[in-house]
Amino acid sequence: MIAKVIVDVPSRQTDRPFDYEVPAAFADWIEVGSRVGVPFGGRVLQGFVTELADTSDFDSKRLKPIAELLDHVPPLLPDLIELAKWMSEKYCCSWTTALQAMIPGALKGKAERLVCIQDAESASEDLPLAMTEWMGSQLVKLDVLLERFPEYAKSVKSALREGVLVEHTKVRDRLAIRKVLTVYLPDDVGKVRTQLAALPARAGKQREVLAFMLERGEPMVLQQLLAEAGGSAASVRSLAEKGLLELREVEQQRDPYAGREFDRTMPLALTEGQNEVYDRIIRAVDAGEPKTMLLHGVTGSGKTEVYLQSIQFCLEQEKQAIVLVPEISLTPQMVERFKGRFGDAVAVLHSRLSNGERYDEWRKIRSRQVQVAIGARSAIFAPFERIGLIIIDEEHESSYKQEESPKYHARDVAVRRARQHGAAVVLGSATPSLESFAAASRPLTAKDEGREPALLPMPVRVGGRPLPPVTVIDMREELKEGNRSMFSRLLHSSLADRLERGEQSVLLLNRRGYSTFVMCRSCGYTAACPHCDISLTYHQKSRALRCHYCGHAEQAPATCPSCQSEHIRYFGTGTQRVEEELSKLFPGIRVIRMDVDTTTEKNSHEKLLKQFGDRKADVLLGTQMVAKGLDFPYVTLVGVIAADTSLNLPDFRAAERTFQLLTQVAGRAGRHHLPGEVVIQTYVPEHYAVVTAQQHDYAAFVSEELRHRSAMGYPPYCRLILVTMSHEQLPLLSTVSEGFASELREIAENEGVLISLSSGFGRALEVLGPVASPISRIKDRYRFQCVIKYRGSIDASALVRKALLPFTGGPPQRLVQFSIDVDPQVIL
Ligand SMILES: Nc1ncnc2c1ncn2[C@@H]1O[C@H](COP(=O)(O)OP(=O)(O)OP(=O)(O)O)[C@@H](O)[C@H]1O
Ligand SMILES: [Zn+2]
Repeated sequence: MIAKVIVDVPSRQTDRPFDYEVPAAFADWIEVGSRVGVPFGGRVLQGFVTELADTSDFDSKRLKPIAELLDHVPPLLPDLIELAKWMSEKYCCSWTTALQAMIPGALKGKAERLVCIQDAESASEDLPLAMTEWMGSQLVKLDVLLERFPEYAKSVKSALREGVLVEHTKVRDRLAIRKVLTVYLPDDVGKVRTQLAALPARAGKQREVLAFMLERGEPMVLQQLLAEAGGSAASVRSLAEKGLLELREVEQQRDPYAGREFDRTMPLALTEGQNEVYDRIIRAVDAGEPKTMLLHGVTGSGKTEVYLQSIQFCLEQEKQAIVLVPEISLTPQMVERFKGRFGDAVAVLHSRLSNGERYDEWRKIRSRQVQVAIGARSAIFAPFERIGLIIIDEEHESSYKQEESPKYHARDVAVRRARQHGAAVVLGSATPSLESFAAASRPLTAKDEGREPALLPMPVRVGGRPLPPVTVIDMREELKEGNRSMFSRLLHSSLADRLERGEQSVLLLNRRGYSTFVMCRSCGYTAACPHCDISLTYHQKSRALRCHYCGHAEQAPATCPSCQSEHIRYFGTGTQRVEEELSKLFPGIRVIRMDVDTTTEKNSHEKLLKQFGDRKADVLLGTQMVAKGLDFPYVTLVGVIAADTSLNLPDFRAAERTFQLLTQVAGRAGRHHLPGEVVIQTYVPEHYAVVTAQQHDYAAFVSEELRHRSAMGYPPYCRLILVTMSHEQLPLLSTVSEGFASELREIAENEGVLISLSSGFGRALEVLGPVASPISRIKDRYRFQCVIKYRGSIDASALVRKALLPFTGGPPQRLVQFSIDVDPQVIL
């Protein structure tokens, strides 16, 4: 039997399956999706089996055999192997890069170099005694050896060359399954009881332990037994020797939510609006045909309850469900709602889990212990075999797009995966992305049926509660009337009101675009990175200046390096300043600050929200983190300190992001019995993103925004691919990027699609550039970019891949690096 294997070498030349012989010993175990170690270029590397075949196109006598089988249950399934192939084509990455994105970190095997002493006699001459004694006849990791004897690195190298030391390569398997010794009672408990009485008096400890176990009546982890019953490991061992207890190694799953009680909840009686939407979702799940729906429900309309009951239906059909939420929403509130309804049937995947915890949650999915997976972006790859429903909450969030390769968008991957499984996809949001909304509102033609998402509106809040009234304050007017504070008079008095009434407030500082840089007031000097074309960011905690692109760090200067003036100012994160100001204005006010500085520790985010939920604070002050998904009954005031900091960014989605943020944060107020109120401070009160957010008018925002997008030729009127090229030498970069652009134009021309987008309708593709990237240098490499705009049924990724061919290969030191971003979120 022949296995086709994708080897973990992410280069374009090796991006195809290689044939290997399947040794008889593995024949019964190897499947499509198996992880194997295979010899490749003199080493053993990790790979995934993509296909099994009887014959090879190559000389089968010369095929090498698979060296190792790394797991007995294949970590990937055939549908995921195929999905990865699709991703590699769509996002122009290698197949293995896409596969690696699908498995938990614990399974990412790196080839490991092991050495052992081959020739003891020469070893004693060439290598220090301490080293040969330490190694003995063992296989030792090369890097461990070098770490221990760094001063002998040279001798080790020559010993390797001379065959005194020999090298073995093995795929490192970090399979971190945790096993613990567990104490069991034997089957015949009656016998144990009689023997307990017969134990001699001096075996007092053993008696206590045994009595404890009998009373408890169920297995216990040894450590825990010793802690609770007293006694020593020795006493347990001798009981085990007498056959009165049994000791076994048992796998212990690391459950990040262990010991936490989740109150079970019952389905709520759905409102009429919820019911209509629910009906349409379950009909799609029932039909088992792929269908995408856009659930456009205002804040507080009860989308989560619709998700929960739809999943319930899905589980009753013996199918599984995936729920994607933005990383930041994986707060206890969301997890509680799902664990509360489905208990142990839920696995939770997010980036704050340790590698081991995440691996165990993932295996619960793979081993069919759970039927629901809730997680951030990468949970879309949950290895379920029969998916009935995929939900993407807050579908407009940019965090669904991965910024590193593979640069996939979880929404598009979800739609593709649903097609493989015949599953329904529900995109939920109070502020849908323009792409999804435009697609869902297009009039359907027969051809589109089942392809375009259907629109499911929920325009009212649960219980008919009103959306909170929003007041927009023009901060220019405040200044004119002599108010220099960062709080308008209205926000100030509203905060005072809440304090008096014991209600809570949420304050948002829109940090996107909020400067955290250093500037000299005398000469205008700003601190810039010496390797990148970007200003350095000031970090208050370490008083250091850092570059976010290359990591360069330097001490913050006390005087201006350019003019020696002392009027140098640091503009910090802002939230700290707001907090100080609050304490000044309202002595004794209890503020919880939530920003990057206060949420670095594990679970800190949760803890802060719990404190706030328990009403141990008056104000929750924070960045974007406070805007999403929170549902606290005593929040009756939401204040936005500065609405427009994100409006001026050079990003065609700036208005959309601002509208979404304002609408989402406004939606935190008055969600329960107490009515809410929102105050937005801004310098551009007339901007349509602010005006329409004030009126809770999504439709008005969309129609205005669509006019701009249409005029400027941006999505959803076209799609984009951003190609960034970089090299240390400017002339070479310039030549190569020109070459690439004309190659691509020629290919498009031959396909008959090189047509200006402004010319009417139908298929069209334009190649803009190359031009210098907005950040024109990173890590001493110059950067140029091309933007490809296209519309209609064009496989633009395929054209880009084709145009890249002449530019891959060749001497590596001359290579211009290409980075392809399909459907980019930002064009930087
Ligand atoms: N049918 C129902 N009957 C009574 N209460 C409900 C019902 N459905 C939802 N709720 C409650 O209404 C509140 C708002 O619901 P939920 O948090 O799901 O809103 P949402 O649509 O997700 O809003 P957002 O987009 O702001 O997160 C919750 O406290 C929820 O428990
Ligand atoms: Zn830098």
